[in-house]
Amino acid sequence: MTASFVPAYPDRPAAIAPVWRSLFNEHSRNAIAGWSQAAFSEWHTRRVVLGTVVHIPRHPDAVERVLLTNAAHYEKPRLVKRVVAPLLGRGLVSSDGELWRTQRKLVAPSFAPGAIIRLTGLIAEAAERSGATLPLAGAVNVAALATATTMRIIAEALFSGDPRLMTDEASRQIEAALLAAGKVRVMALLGMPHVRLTPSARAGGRAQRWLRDTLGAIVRERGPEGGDDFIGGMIRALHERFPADEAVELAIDNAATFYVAGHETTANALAWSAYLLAGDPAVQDRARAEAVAALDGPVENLADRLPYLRQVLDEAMRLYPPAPRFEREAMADDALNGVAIRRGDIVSIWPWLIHRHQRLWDNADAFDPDRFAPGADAQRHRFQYLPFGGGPRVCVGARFATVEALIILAHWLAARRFALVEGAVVDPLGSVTLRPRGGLMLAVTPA
Ligand code: HEM
Repeated sequence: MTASFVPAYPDRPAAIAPVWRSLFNEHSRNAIAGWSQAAFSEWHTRRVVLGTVVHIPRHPDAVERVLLTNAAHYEKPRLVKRVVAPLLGRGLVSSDGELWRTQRKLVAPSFAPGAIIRLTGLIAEAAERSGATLPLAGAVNVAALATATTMRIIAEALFSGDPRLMTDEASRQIEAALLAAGKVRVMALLGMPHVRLTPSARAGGRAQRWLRDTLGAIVRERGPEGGDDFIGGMIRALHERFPADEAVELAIDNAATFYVAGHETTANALAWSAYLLAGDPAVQDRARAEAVAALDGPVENLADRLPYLRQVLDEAMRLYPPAPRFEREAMADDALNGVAIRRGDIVSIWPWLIHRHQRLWDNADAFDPDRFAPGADAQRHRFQYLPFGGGPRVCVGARFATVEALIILAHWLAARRFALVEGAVVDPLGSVTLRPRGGLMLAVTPA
């Protein structure tokens, strides 16, 4: 198939702005804005930002070295940990060393293939309800619908459907907390003090406290026995390994980690997938035919019967990686593709740049699910496509997210036809996650 749909992306100026200017221009509000075309064809950028050296490697060999072969020498940056601490504490995303290993081992069984199969019924029910809420005709904000759906699923799958975690209020607080965290992280990486100067930063601080308090109440109400679900198992296991106060803190840290990381990213993957399907009716028709046939069978392996839709999802996460960048700090001197890395340097991995790199992908900005056709991965470096990261810190929820996104998309496609809304602006906004600014309106009609 020849790819014809080139979906929205920010303008690319002739050159990247000097560091001082990028503190105040559109790049400071939108992490994926302001990159020049050259950033998508060069292999390495080294910038000195107020005394901190920041490397942005794009060569997959360099990425593989940071995330896998020399992963022991790269940790989550201390600055980033400080920034996320008010919300995520020392939970799985923001810990290193022995504490990280203990927590990873503790949660891994809950995300193993067998455990995900047991969740498919619950996911399918929520997906069907979500498809049924789509209007028969008219415009719909698929980003908002995606968030409501994945929020319900994470609350049901991990927290026994605690109603406090399924409200519009919770959704608004998460959006505010993530936007602010994205900005504060940039400031912190640039050596700026951790003060909340702007109204959005102050709203972010309030949102973090709201989320922490809500999850804190849930964890404390349950007591050391925890209860019979994911978060209950986590509480019990932490009490077996840590003193009571620390166990409670770590339980809240992980409740926040899994609540936020467990649905916001998947919601973005869904919204971008729907947008791309709307932009390419032929791909959409093929995916719908597959979905309708697949829905007529057992739910346990429904996702396995959606190989073409999986190609669409993979391509959506290439063009719009829900986590557009993530960082490491070098714990020892190293070299990446011939560039010297000093202890203390920040290495910033950017799926946003790598997934659209001109030397890694043909027609890189165009939507083409055939890139992920069976066998095509043999042509790729395994570290040139990393929506879920890679190496030992690879996303623990990758399978959960993939199965969930496929089931929801199948239900949406079976329920409605999606089209672009003429004149509607689609504006990708990069912060901690990559979301459509102001939502994503699509036109729907009966399937
Ligand atoms: C499409 C959806 C998702 C995307 C694109 C995504 C992306 C990522 C990425 C890139 C990382 C690695 C970050 C790094 O190396 O610094 C990560 C880690 C993580 N993700 Fe996801 N994620 C998704 C869904 C989920 C879900 C559904 C959950 C849980 C239910 C989850 C929980 C986590 C956790 C706990 C980590 C930290 C793992 C560790 O450090 O050991 N994610 N995710």
